[in-house]
Amino acid sequence: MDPILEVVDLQKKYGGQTALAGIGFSVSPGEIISVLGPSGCGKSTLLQLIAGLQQPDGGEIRLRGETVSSGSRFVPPEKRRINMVFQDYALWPHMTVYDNISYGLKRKKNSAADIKEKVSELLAMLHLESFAQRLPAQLSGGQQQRVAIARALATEPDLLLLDEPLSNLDMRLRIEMRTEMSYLFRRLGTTVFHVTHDPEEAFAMADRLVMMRNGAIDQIDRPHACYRLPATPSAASLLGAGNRLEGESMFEEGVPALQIGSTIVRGASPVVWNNRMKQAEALFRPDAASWETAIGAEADEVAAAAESSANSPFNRIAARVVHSSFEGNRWRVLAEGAPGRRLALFHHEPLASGTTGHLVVPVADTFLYPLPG
Ligand SMILES: Nc1ncnc2c1ncn2[C@@H]1O[C@H](COP(=O)(O)OP(=O)(O)OP(=O)(O)O)[C@@H](O)[C@H]1O
Repeated sequence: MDPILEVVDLQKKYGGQTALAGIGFSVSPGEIISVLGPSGCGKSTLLQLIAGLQQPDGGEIRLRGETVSSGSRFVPPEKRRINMVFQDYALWPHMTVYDNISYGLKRKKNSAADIKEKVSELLAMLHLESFAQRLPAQLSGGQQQRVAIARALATEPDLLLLDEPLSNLDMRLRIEMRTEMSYLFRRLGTTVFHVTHDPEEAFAMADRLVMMRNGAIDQIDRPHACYRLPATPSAASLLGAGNRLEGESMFEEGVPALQIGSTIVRGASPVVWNNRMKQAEALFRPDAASWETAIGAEADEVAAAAESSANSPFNRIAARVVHSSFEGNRWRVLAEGAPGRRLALFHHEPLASGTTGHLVVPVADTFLYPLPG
């Protein structure tokens, strides 16, 4: 199927600062793409270039095969058949919900009967029937957000752009809305380009993730694939791998590993491991780690033997508990691996400060990356 959107070597600078450093990808009809990246990585700039709210310094944007932005051509936003839902919804405050949703259809000179049918359908779909005659100020944040989506869908755009659409909602509503949106867009077959800094929102919505950093793309893949093996340390920490250890790069029985003192940490790496690498880092999620308390010298010997076993599917990292804090259904435990090296894990009960033991982390959930130099 021909792509709806093609972005080719797109570049944008603000003064001397690079916001986009030559990025490219394409989006198929009906696909939901979520762009995920830390603040300042260029997400909003990318969205604005696609919408036509800004012009690129280099590269090209094509919609349905037609060039809409390039060095020699620029199609204005209103001619791109794209709609956008902004962070603050940008509803017209003096218009009712009904008028907000029908506005684009009226401008397109649809018949009154067609408009009524279409708006009624959208009101029903987004559970807004009883609010049709209200003004935006008389609605909750979640209701306003649904009106913004209904308005954006009314004119059946080729591409819907969503800029952090849930960031103004409370957590419960965010979880509810991301599931509803994911369902709605798939049911309608809407092609969506969605920007967020919230990994869970991206996971819930996306067919494919675009992981960005410093104006460049680190990884484009299905959410599950990015989660299983993030392509870069930045992608890994963005996807929750907040525990980090540094050591010397090595192989352990042919498996990529790093050595930290007497501890060997094996893992999976998206990079082809080789003997020329010197230093490396290991990242893993707190959720991937479980805890084993050391009980006496005998247990320590067994543990040490297990630790050195190259065939075990687990890494065992000696640590001492620093603090446990309650999180509702579990406890977050802070432990110290080596002096000054804090590691987090979750446990079903609190662990007393000073308890010694091991973090047990599956090798498959330990991500290894070489350090430069
Ligand atoms: N109008 C502007 N003038 C100068 N620099 C800008 C302008 N807009 C963005 N930038 C810079 O370009 C880079 C990318 O900004 P952008 O807003 O695209 O990032 P973002 O990923 O959307 O960030 P956030 O998640 O915080 O919204 C940042 O370093 C930012 O400071």
